[in-house]
Amino acid sequence: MSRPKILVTFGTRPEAIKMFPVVDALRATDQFDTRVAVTAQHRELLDQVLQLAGILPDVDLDLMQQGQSLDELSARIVTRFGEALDREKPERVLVHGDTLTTMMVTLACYFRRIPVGHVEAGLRSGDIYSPWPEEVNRRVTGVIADLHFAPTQIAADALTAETVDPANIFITGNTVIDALLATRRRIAADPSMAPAIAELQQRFAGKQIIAVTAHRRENFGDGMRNIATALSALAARDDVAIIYPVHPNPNVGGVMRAMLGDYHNIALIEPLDYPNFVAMMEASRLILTDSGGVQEEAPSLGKPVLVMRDTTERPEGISAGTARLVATDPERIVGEASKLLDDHVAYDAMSKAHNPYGDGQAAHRIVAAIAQRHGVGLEPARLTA
Ligand SMILES: CC(=O)N[C@@H]1[C@@H](OP(=O)(O)OP(=O)(O)OC[C@H]2O[C@@H](n3ccc(=O)[nH]c3=O)[C@H](O)[C@@H]2O)O[C@H](CO)[C@@H](O)[C@@H]1O
Repeated sequence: MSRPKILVTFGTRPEAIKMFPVVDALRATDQFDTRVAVTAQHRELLDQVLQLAGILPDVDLDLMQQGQSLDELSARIVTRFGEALDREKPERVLVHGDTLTTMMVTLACYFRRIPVGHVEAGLRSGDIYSPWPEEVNRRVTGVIADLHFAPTQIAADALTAETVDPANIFITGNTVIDALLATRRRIAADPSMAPAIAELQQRFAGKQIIAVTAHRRENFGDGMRNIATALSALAARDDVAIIYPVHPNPNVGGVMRAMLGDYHNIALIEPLDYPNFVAMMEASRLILTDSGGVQEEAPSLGKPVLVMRDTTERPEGISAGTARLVATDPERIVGEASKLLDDHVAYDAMSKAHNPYGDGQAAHRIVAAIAQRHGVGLEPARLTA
């Protein structure tokens, strides 16, 4: 029997981090002709992950252009990916999450009646303008996909509420935990993979490290200034050091460098490759972020997360007690962070709370569901890491 051709597709760094475990798990079975197509909606940050994961894309559309509008990018993706589909003729396409790549690739598949599996399906904020345009990207994808890999029960419930057939929904955990645990194992075996963090740990020896990321569009302007105000107040403490890989978007770096550039205990650094980022999270006492992926990763490492957003489509961490929404109010950020730095009981309660995002086996569950749908028998032994 010929092996079904599966085309795994993504375009940005977070998608690549969350999809490389799926590519690995598909290839490990040897039962599929697994191909990878990247739109390269982002370029450099994506390439770092491809290199780490040892993935050489079979199709690289190299679509990123400076100052690309949503219209132009959408049109380029659907047209160019459509051409790639006509050449590749896969039996199935896998997409991830909520980017323009996710939605436009799904549309190109729909126009050709090629079935789509959606990884990280069912995340919803309930507001089509927050996050924008991600909420609609993922909803449209959910209408078309015939396999929905929901990371949690809450995500699965959101899909059934939208009348998705429960037979097509699989609760798998989030593949980001697979990526995180695999990368942590590699760093443990070879610490030279994360040199940037080893240096900073030496420089900040004896201090409690706060790791920070902030890049969401909703926080540009006042939000970023408020975050910088909060960080400067926290840096007034002598027992604290802050490591902050600054996102390349100019709306972020300008404010942060102007307001935080002169503190001896704040390291404003370039974006980190994934191993260094994982090592930074491990080295930190707590994490302040507006990122989606980091909210999911931190609980697996036992690190409390303060989420600098008004809303989140990842409510599981809040309910489980591993994350707390603090928006961008400086008083609230400083108050909650100080409590965690000073009060061990409060810290332990958050740090030891249950991680709701998965056990590192999501990719295998996804592959098992695909195998079942395509009538491919998998030996159980092949489903373990
Ligand atoms: C609405 C929303 O939430 N949408 C999400 C958002 O993604 P996000 O907020 O999770 O994005 P980031 O925070 O940039 O990335 C996170 C990953 O990158 C690693 N990382 C981070 C900084 C660094 O210096 N080095 C790294 O290695 C980090 O560990 C983590 O795994 O946009 C994506 C489309 O772009 C969406 O698909 C995704 O749903």
